[in-house]
Amino acid sequence: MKNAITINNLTYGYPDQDPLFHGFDLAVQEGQWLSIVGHNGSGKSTLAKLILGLLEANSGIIRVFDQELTVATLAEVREQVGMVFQNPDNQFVGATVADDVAFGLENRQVPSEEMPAMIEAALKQVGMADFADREPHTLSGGQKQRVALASVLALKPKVIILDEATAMLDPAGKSAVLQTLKDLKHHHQDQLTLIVITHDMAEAALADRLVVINDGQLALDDRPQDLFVQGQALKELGLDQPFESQLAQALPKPPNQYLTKQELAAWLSTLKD
Ligand SMILES: Nc1ncnc2c1ncn2[C@@H]1O[C@H](COP(=O)(O)OP(=O)(O)OP(=O)(O)O)[C@@H](O)[C@H]1O
Repeated sequence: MKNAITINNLTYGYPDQDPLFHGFDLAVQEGQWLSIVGHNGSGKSTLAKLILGLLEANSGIIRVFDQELTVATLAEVREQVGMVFQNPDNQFVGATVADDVAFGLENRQVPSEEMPAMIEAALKQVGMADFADREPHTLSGGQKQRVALASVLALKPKVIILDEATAMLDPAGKSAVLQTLKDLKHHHQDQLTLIVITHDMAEAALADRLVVINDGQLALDDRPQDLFVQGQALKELGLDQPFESQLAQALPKPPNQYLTKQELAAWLSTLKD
């Protein structure tokens, strides 16, 4: 399996600040669902901006598939990587949902007769096809983020980065967005690579692989279920262990692996007093 994103020996610091990344390496396989966690200010958003070429590395190499990110390749690389940001209200440019999805297609000079089918297909993928004529301000936060995702999907990226895309949503909005991500991943399988930056461990649990960034390095890199049982290590990195793991470890006979809420409930019901 090839790498969707390869980062080698990356160094980056904001002007007049200590370097955030110094010799940072990360390879994300094509088709992987990777979650990135880390305490506030650990550099997660900065890393996303570096991958998209919104910031320029001081040194090191970033590759998107086989293409090295440089000023000359920036436009091509950006065609392969889409991004959804945190604030649902900052991502709209169109007067209606359909206009909003059309905007990116217009920028790519897609012929106008091809657009309606592409817009409909993108909105369908996020369960928002019935909302095409709605004004964005009439949507809930979760619906807005799903439209933001549709705008990205319409451009057929191979990699989508979500930077705390559910952080401002209520529980219903959050689960609708996460269900959409699961459906997308199921639909596109190995054709779509997801990089999900989050503070929410339940969200991180959905990934195939979870990395923790600390002090400009990958501090931990494992399957979520293997990382979540490392309560002390997570605490030292300023992160919470998921509630299910905390509860499991507080039991007189803790299970020796991470259990989801449903698995934990089933396991508890088997315990005798
Ligand atoms: N435009 C900027 N100019 C200068 N410093 C910045 C800028 N953006 C971020 N920083 C600093 O760089 C560091 C990393 O910020 P970044 O937003 O990448 O972290 P993060 O891990 O995404 O944080 P959070 O979890 O709070 O979103 C922080 O110390 C932040 O204050």
